[in-house]
Amino acid sequence: MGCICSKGVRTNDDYIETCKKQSTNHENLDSDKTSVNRRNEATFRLIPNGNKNVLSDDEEDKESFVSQKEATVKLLDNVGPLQPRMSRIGNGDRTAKVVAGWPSWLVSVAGEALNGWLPRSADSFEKLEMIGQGTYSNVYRARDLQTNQIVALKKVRFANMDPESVRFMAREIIILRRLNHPNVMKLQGIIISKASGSMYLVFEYLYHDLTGLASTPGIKFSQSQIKCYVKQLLLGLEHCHSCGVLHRDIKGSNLLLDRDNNLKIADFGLSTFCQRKQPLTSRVVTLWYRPPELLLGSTDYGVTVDLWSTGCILAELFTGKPLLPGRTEVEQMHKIFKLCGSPSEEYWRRSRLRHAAIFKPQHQYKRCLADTCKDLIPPSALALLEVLLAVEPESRGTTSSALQSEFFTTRPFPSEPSSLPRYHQPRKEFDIKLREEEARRRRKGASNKQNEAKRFSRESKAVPAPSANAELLASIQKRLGETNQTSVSEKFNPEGDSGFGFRIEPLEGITTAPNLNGSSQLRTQRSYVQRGGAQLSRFSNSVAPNRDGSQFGSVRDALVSQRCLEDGSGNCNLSQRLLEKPNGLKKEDDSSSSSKESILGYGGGKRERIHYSGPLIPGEGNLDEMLKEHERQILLAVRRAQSDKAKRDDNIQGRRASLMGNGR
Ligand SMILES: Nc1ncnc2c1ncn2[C@@H]1O[C@H](COP(=O)(O)OP(=O)(O)OP(=O)(O)O)[C@@H](O)[C@H]1O
Repeated sequence: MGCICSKGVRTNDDYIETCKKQSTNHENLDSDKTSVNRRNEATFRLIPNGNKNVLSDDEEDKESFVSQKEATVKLLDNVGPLQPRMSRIGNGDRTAKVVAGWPSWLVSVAGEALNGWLPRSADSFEKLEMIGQGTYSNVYRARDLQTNQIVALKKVRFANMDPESVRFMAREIIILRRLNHPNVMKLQGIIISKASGSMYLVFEYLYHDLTGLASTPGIKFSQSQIKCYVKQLLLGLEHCHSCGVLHRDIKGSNLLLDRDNNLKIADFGLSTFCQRKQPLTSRVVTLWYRPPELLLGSTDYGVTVDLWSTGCILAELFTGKPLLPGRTEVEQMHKIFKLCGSPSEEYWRRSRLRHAAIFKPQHQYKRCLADTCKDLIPPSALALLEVLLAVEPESRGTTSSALQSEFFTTRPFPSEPSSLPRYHQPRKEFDIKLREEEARRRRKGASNKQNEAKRFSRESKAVPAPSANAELLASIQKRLGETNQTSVSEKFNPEGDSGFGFRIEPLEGITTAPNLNGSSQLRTQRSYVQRGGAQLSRFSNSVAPNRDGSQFGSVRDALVSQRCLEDGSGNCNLSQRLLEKPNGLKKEDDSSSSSKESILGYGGGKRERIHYSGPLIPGEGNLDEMLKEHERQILLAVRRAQSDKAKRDDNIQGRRASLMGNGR
């Protein structure tokens, strides 16, 4: 939900400067939320309180947060609210809120969202377990000790009081409080942990998400059931749009279901108000569900972006697999054109989109959606799909017109949610990821044991006693880590985002040989590994790219997918693991992982990166060739990465063996 600067605490001057800039910056509410690093999340642990386990956070987190908070409150008081538009509350109001227990920084940025509420205290909840993890939050199942109700607590990450993080968090809260509809997740309250300063959003607890249900073997949706889910999605969106809110991240894992099959739109972390004069960022919506105008760089789009995503979901529910699973933005655009046709000349002319010069094809692509889907999707659904997936946004209609379409008014009618089968086990994308991760760990554990047994059969007999062994291992890790000091993002990222150029981003477990001056450029990825999540469907176990739209993420995903394709397994556990730590958070300072990543080499002796400087075929607009080249480069990179990894593994094993020899 927010962005965290991983490079430590800013100075006060920096902070004031940033705040001042932001209060005048036109894009300030909508700047690219994914562009900022995030820091390690404090671990959640239990502390006893009588017989109950109540919420608590890590001590370290507490300290840093409290000092940051104090600093920020002062600064906010100096420079005024970050979002004056959002915090038009009188001083009396403000004081009353602070007296009521709300932190003054929160009153400053999200005053209106607190109206009529008192902060809940952390010790009135019993934490049960973690049920979800997003880029900006950890989500826990918990019991409200006052009502005995089971709730979901979303612990918001906005560490270091980074102003961007605070603004995004504020925006999500403000939007959530403005919305009130049975098909929109309701914010029930906010917990402020006095001890740690942490903040939790309280929601009703929901059992399933659409991706989780759809990818459960044995669950097959009937047509009435699909109608029921899509209708609820459209009703929820209709409400959002009527309140001037764009969701901007509609996808299966953000559509939660209660046990009675009531669907609720969740995760408003990327949502925004649509009637703004300021330009909006185009780097939103998870790639597979992202409409063409955003890929083309539009900054004045509207509610129709959510309708495109809805179309993708509608098709996915019928076919059982993602409709447009592009691995990169280029590929995504191409998939869209091939299926939905390319826009008219008139559209290109009038829309004047930023990336039109790169993506405008030389010839018009003909639309073949109906032909492609006619055997999988019934006619009335296809008619609605044709509208929702119109390549020109003006032709997508509205949520209300979609709700009046034949799809909902003809037999079989949408089921009543409560008449649908009840699914007992919670089924979420997160649960699937956990299961897959567990299976992967088991497989990896088994193969590691075999390898270790082979390689260290002699050494293992002579290992020291446990404590000494631990020291030895730490020292090995430290010594291995000493060569891994340079952050690739700092060292090789001087030119920033250059149009459609992209670099292959470091992959965990894939590294390069040392660079020309002999030092390894190995470092845990962090700043540019951002948001992502595995998208699972019944037939496809593939990977969804980051929704931040960064080329880094996209290409990383491409590589990962490619690896899955190459090993012929179609199994993307590695990729899911990569995407599970998309924040680069958890292992940021883990020296054992720090040697895992680097930037891949590309020709010319500079082995540290592949720089697909772009556009790949600039100006010519030959998308086919661009894609071919693009595909070739991805394959090359994957092969090189694999061979580099093999070399490096051998190297490390050799070094470890010699260090263990020395340690004895
Ligand atoms: N009310 C809820 N009940 C049950 N599970 C929930 C609830 N809210 C969120 N979750 C789970 O937690 C996950 C993360 O929540 P959410 O998407 O709101 O956080 P985020 O940090 O914005 O994540 P993302 O990076 O996916 O956008 C969800 O995918 C979902 O599985």
